Amino acid sequence: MKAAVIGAGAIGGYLAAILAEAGHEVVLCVRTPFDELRLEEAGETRVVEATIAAAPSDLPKPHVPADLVVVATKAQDTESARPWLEALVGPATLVLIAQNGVDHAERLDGFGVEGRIVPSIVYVAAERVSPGRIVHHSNSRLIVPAGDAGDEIARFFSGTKLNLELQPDFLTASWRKLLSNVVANPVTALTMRRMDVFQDEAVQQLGIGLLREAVAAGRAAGAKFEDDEVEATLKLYDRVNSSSGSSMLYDRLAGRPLEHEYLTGAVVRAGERHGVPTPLNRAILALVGAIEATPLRLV
Ligand SMILES: NC(=O)C1=CN([C@@H]2O[C@H](COP(=O)(O)OP(=O)(O)OC[C@H]3O[C@@H](n4cnc5c(N)ncnc54)[C@H](OP(=O)(O)O)[C@@H]3O)[C@@H](O)[C@H]2O)C=CC1
Ligand SMILES: CC(C)(CO)C(=O)C(=O)O
Repeated sequence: MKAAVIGAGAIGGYLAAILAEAGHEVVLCVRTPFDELRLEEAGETRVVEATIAAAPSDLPKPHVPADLVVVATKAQDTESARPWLEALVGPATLVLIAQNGVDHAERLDGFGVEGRIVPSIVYVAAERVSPGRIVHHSNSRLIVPAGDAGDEIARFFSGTKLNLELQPDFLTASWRKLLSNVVANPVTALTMRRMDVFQDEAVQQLGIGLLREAVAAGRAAGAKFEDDEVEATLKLYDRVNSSSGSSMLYDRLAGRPLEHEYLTGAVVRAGERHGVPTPLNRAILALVGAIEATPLRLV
């Protein structure tokens, strides 16, 4: 099948490698061109078999339209992916959004995309160390809504090491993933520490406060959370390889714009809509928002 990945960064690069290994013809739609995609995993590096396109006019003819299009840019870059989507998507195309946050499909509102849009929750820890060079740290799990489109996505990845889960309650699952991001991402980006920062007791306490607010906002937005959701999220951090960071930390270190409005911002906005106070998340949103998108240096 013909697959296209828009945004060949950490997650796009990792999913592209899996799709290529499953035998699909993969085209990488890139913003910053590179010669080849290299994936490092468990200490070994391999080159991913894929064609690279730097503009929609470079797309190979058989990919227009594609069978599967994966949108793996940061959420704030989704609008800039529109020309790729216009070129790649036909009525039968599946558009898989592999991003964090809770409003995946809405990000394509007004794009006039003809294909079926499938949001996904990504449980993969990966890092783009330079254009075209990805390190996979841990985890290989993707959650999509249960249903016909989800079944089709599962077929694209069948027989691969990606653990593809079909989820009947996607809203709760996406809020659950958001819980992990509203602590790990801003805290690692603000402290410029990897996940080992959560071994610090005071940082854990801050995490608990942020999570309690996010759980209340998520419940008000319809997520059916368990009673131990806060503890379960912190346990997840223990399981993540402490040498990995977060996508927001990598962006801060590289001086790229941050995704906070789609993560912490989603909690604060849900709180506002439902009358749930979120003072700690508001404070974090203000602090992360004040970080300028410039390569790191002390000012
Ligand atoms: N990294 C991780 O471990 C995890 C990330 N996520 C989520 O996955 C999503 C992707 O994150 P991640 O892979 O880390 O991000 P990266 O920054 O590593 O990769 C994003 C890629 O998108 C490219 N891009 C941006 N705009 C365009 C465009 N218009 N056309 C083509 N390419 C474009 C960027 O290009 P350029 O090189 O020019 O910047 C970059 O290569 C985010 O929502 C993130 O929160 C979820 C779970 C874990
Ligand atoms: C931190 C992690 C791996 C999971 O919480 C993530 O989703 C991200 O880096 O954006």
